[in-house]
Amino acid sequence: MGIGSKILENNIQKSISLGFYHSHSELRKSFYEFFKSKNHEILRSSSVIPDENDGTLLFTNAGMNQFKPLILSSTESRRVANIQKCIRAGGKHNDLDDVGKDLHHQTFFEMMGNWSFNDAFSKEEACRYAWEYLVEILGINADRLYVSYFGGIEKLGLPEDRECREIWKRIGVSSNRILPFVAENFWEMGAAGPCGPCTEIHYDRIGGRDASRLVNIDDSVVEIWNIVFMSSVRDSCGQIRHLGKNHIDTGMGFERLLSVVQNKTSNFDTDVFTPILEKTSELAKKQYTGSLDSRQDATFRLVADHIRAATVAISDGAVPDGTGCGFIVRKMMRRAFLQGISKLGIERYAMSELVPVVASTMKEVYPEIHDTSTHIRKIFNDEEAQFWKTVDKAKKMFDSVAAESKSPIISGRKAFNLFETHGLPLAVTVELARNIGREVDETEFERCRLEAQKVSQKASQFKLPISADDFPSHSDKEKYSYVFRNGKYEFPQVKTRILQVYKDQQKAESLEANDRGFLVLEECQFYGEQGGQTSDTGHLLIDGREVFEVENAKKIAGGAVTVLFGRALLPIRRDLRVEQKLDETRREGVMRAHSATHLLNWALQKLGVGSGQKGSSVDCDRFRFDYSTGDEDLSKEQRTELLIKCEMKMREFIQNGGFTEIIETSLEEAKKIENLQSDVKEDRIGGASVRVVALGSGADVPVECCSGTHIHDVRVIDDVAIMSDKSMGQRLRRIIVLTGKEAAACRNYTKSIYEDLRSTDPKERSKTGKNIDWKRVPIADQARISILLKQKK
Ligand SMILES: Nc1ncnc2c1ncn2[C@@H]1O[C@H](COP(=O)(O)OP(=O)(O)OP(=O)(O)O)[C@@H](O)[C@H]1O
Ligand SMILES: [Zn+2]
Repeated sequence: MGIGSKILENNIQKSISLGFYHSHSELRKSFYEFFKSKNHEILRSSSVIPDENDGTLLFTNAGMNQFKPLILSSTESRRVANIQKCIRAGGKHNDLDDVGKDLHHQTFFEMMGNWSFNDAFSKEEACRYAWEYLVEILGINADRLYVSYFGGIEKLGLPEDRECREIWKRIGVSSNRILPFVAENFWEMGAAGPCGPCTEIHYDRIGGRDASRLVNIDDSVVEIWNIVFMSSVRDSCGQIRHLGKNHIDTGMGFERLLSVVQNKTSNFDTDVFTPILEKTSELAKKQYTGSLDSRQDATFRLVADHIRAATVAISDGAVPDGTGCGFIVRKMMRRAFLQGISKLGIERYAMSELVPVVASTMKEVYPEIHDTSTHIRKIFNDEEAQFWKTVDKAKKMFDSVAAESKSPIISGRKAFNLFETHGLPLAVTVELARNIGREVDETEFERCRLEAQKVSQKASQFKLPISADDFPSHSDKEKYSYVFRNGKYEFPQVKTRILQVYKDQQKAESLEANDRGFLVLEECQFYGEQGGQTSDTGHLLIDGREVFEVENAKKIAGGAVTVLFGRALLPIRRDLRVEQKLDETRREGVMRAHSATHLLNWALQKLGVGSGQKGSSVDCDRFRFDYSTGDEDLSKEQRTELLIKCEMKMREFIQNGGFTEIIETSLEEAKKIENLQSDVKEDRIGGASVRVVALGSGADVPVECCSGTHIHDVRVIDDVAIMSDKSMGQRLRRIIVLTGKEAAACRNYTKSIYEDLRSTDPKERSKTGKNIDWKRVPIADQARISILLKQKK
């Protein structure tokens, strides 16, 4: 043990007996002293804004970032330690949305780390240092610590890290606290690049129990230190091979460790946060109570975190604006302004008072924040002024919209218009509405947003010079890979390669963050618009981080190639390996609606309505069905009667349940299927083969050729509601149907109308009638409610 740590040890022995309290600056010091005593060079934190030439990151997000060149090119053996400022809010990084909700994630945090470059120390030494620092130097109770190690992935030829397990045993950790994990314990810098197994140290915040089953599961056991053994590299084809040298990269959350040594159960209860939260409480004239369950406390945490992160980012040179990291800084600031005012009652322009408080909590380590805090406050006030200017201008528009109708619900379309034409965020509209005792139809808002998105996509036409021969290895078969397990659908996040990138309708090597463009993947999991079914949306991920937002998927080159259209969130390029994450809620809603479309087609035929399907458009839990009326000449009442019967028939079919069967067969065989309803030609899946989909149980069921994605059991559709049936001219009619959640929502709305009517004097009913939003009432109920409204007694 070196001299530094000896001194510290003595101090700590003394301090423990004196009930000593480790302030954040003492903790920093102890870390540096300890690693100095282990012959590490101590380096300063680099900026949270990465070098301009590192186009892969919006913010520094790990201690490792500044050492990338050392790993990739240097052969010099070095031991290094530092405490690095990190922000994990880049692109659409998950931590931005976690903040506030739990007690151990921030957007800005500091990462304590030490490194071995080119075999400067061994795996065993790395583990021993970590253990010694936590247990011997800081005096953390070893009975509260658990370690995890890499359990191996046979399929990829990656063996279990037994060496690591044995090291922990030799250190004295008992076997039942050394736990194997797979996904959590294999670290990769990116889709390609250095990688390797890791070992993590977890701390049980409660203690006095066996918490081994809670590791990586329950938030009461937090990961504090991650030690990565970087000895391999993954190439762009996904192959893993040995680097030829060993590096070790370790990272520990400073605020998490601080909460442990200060014996707090939350990062937000440590002395880097309490002054900020106290000041926020003062501004809000409300108390922060540190509770995990209180929404108000979650808002307190969010505000404190976002103001702190924005302050640090601005001091490192970020400017709130419309692109890159400036966009994220603006987003964090505006979110804090809005939530601070609407949920905590903080006054306008008071928020910048938090800046000097944040600066004071970091004055010793980052004096530059303190020195520039006046300038940072000014940026805060300017940004806030600009924000309220937009909001206030839009508020006038809101007032006139609100005056147009007396309905307690403000239409989502109107709210969307306010957003689109006046930049009024939905959250503000909701807040303004609440102030006058009204609500906003947020579901409709979302629908309008998606519609608008589609229109803008249409404008950017798919005119790509692509032929099927360009991509012999491309396939979209993965769109069918999903299973129903434990009561829900699971979509594997299929890993694949980017075959080609297009920008401005032309081949390109890469996309920068915020660029719009097209991609072709090797094994595409996204459903490209086909057979009336809308396309999937979602994200592409690298290393768990969202790098590309898929707004639309389209089949081109005669259906042979699926292209993804969207926006890069982080820089991406050809040949990278990405994981695919569908918007699963949307996909499930589309699957329910698609299966229900087949069901409607079948039911109409059974009841003799119309003479066949003419087209359909299937969306999330809603679809449009066009059919030809032939020569029939039904009265409105007769038609309504039939449609009510049709809905009943569908609902009964759904309640009976039954598994979906799908076969792929030849065109010739498919033509022989007797009760086939659709035109065989329509939904070919390449070559001569077709997909035949049969729903439900029994002999009399819907059978169609279809390349769409379907639910595994009709019961999952849950409910269907026929909303309208209109003439489209030229012997064509259009039916709109809702399924699943959308159907449930309109049933609830309808129920409330019945309740209203029942409790209203018949003479007064016409008033209620005026407020009914008929578009949200199913056809069957429209008829009944009209009768109720006409009743005089
Ligand atoms: N958002 C965050 N806020 C505070 N500390 C963090 C955050 N993200 C990571 N850390 C800390 O940094 C350490 C190393 O980072 P690493 O990338 O291994 O974390 P992680 O696996 O993303 O953590 P978690 O799964 O808890 O989000 C973690 O062990 C943790 O102590
Ligand atoms: Zn179909």
